[in-house]
Amino acid sequence: MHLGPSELILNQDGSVYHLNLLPEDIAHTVILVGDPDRVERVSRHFDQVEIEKRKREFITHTGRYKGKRLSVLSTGIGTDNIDIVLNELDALVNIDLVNRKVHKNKQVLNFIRIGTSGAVQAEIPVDSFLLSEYALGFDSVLRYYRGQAERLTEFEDAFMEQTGWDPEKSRPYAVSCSEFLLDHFTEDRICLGFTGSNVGFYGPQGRHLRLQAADPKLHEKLASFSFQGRKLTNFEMETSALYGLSSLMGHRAISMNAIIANRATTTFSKNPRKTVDQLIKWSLDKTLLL
Ligand SMILES: O=P(O)(O)O[C@H]1O[C@H](CO)[C@@H](O)[C@H]1O
Ligand SMILES: O=c1cc[nH]c(=O)[nH]1
Repeated sequence: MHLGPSELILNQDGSVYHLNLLPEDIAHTVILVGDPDRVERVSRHFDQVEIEKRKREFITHTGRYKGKRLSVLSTGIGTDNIDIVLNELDALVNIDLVNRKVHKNKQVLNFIRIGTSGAVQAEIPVDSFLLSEYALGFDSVLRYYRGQAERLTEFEDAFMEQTGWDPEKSRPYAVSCSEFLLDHFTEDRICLGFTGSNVGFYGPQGRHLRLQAADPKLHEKLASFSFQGRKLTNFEMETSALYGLSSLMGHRAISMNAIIANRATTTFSKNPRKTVDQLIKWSLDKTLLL
């Protein structure tokens, strides 16, 4: 199938529309960070940076870390941005951008999210590292695609029932990380979690400054929900779409969270920057053996 100019949108130099990248600009292991300023905090560890490109909030640095070629790219905040980033990164490796045709043989990318997150269970301390084994997406990005993303539908059904979830909000979907990356990244110091990917930082995570909550029990419902011994452990805003779309496209994804807040104990890290930097260094060393 030929992809027309309004579907596969390219810039004048042939790069993909939002990311401003050409196929040769990215490595097969891509570190995804939310904050554009975090890109340099990752790439400062590289032996050298060979590519630096940007457009809007999407900054990419590609280089070598202890000899291994890596890219680091900022997604900005939210699952809607993940839709853009994953489609365009996938296009770079799986679509012939000149002939506008999908390649027969598909390439597999490794995506490693390094982000911040708030824990919702008291036993997960601030400054710890949490690997999202699963994610519950409150966004609806995945629902716009047909396909076989592995879903934990029993968990979804139990969530709807136990919380009495308002059907006017989207129906949450439960997805999992790449098993291959899970094996590779699991270590004693890493807490495994079921991450809630929310559609906002305030109301959707049960935070309220001046506006009142539509459901004053939302946070309590999310934190106390339990199914077959599994509870939601932490909140952030990208992992569900990252896992769902990676699964549909045949890529591998894992989300590593620096826990900077604990909502149950109402604590916040005294030095979130240090915790994120430690997670960056730990994750970079882990990618070496991929
Ligand atoms: O630190 P990052 O990677 O941006 O991740 C978390 O922080 C942002 C909210 O402050 C959201 O993007 C959330 O997912
Ligand atoms: O509480 C938090 C902290 C970081 N990111 C979030 O989305 N929520």
